Amino acid sequence: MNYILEARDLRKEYPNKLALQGLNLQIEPGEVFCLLGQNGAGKSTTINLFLGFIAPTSGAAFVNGLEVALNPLKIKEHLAYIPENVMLYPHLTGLENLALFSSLAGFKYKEAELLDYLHHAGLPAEAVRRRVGTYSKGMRQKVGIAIAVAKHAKVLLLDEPTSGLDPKASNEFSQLLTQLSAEGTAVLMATHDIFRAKEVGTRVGIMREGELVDVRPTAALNAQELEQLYLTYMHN
Ligand SMILES: Nc1ncnc2c1ncn2[C@@H]1O[C@H](COP(=O)(O)OP(=O)(O)OP(=O)(O)O)[C@@H](O)[C@H]1O
Repeated sequence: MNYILEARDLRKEYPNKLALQGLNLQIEPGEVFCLLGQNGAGKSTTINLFLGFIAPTSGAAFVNGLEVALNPLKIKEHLAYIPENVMLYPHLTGLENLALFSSLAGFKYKEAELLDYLHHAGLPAEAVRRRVGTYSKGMRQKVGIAIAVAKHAKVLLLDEPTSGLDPKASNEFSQLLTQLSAEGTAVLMATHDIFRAKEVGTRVGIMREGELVDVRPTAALNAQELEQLYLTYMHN
C-alpha cells in the first residue's frame, strides 16, 4: 500500500523534552485523521515533522512515499498547511493572494478560475476584492482552503483550524473538508474539538505525552463515547 502520509518510528527530542516518541502512523488518500490530546501532547510536533519544519531526532516521515527530510521541496508540492491563523498578505485582496500563492506553486489561472476556487471555498463574493487585512479569521481559512485546492494538494495538514471560529464558520469548514476527502484529499488535523473530530474525521488518534495511545475509526463511536474515551486517557 502506498500511503499518502506515513510515520515510521518518528521521534523528536528537544534538549529537555521528548516531544514525540516513536510514532507509527499510516494515512490513506481520502482519510481525515484527527489528532486529539492535551496541550503539549505532541500534535503540532507531528504536523511540523510532516511539513519538514523541524527535523526528526530519529525515524522518518513520508509524504506520498517520499522521505520528508530528504525531499524538503518535492514534498511541499503535495501539501497544504492550514494553521490556526492562515498567513496571507494583508495588503493584497483574497483574489490576489490566491493568484500569488497558486502561481508560486506553478499554477497560472485566469481570473474566472480563481473566482471559482474562492467561491467553492465559501468566500463571500463581496470579500473577494477586499484586502485580506480586513477579513475575519474564517474568511482567511477559506482563502487557505482555496489555495490548497488550487494547488491540487494531495494532503492537508491542519493545526487547530477551527479554533476561534464561530459555529457556522466551523461547520462550513467541516463540510469543505468532507467534500475534499470525498475527492481523495487526505487530511491530518490536530484539534481540541472532539465534536468536530467525530463529525469530520474518519479516524481519531489520541496523543498523550508524545505517544499515540489509541486510534479508532470514528464510525465505531458516537461523540459522547469518544469524549469518554478521551477523558479516560487524560485521567490515567
Ligand atoms: N522548540 C521547542 N523546544 C523545546 N520544547 C518544545 C519545542 N517545541 C515544542 N516543545 C515541547 O514539545 C512538547 C509537544 O509540543 P506540541 O506543540 O507538539 O504539543 P501540542 O499537542 O501541539 O500542544 P497544543 O495543544 O498546546 O498545541 C511540549 O512539551 C512542548 O513544550
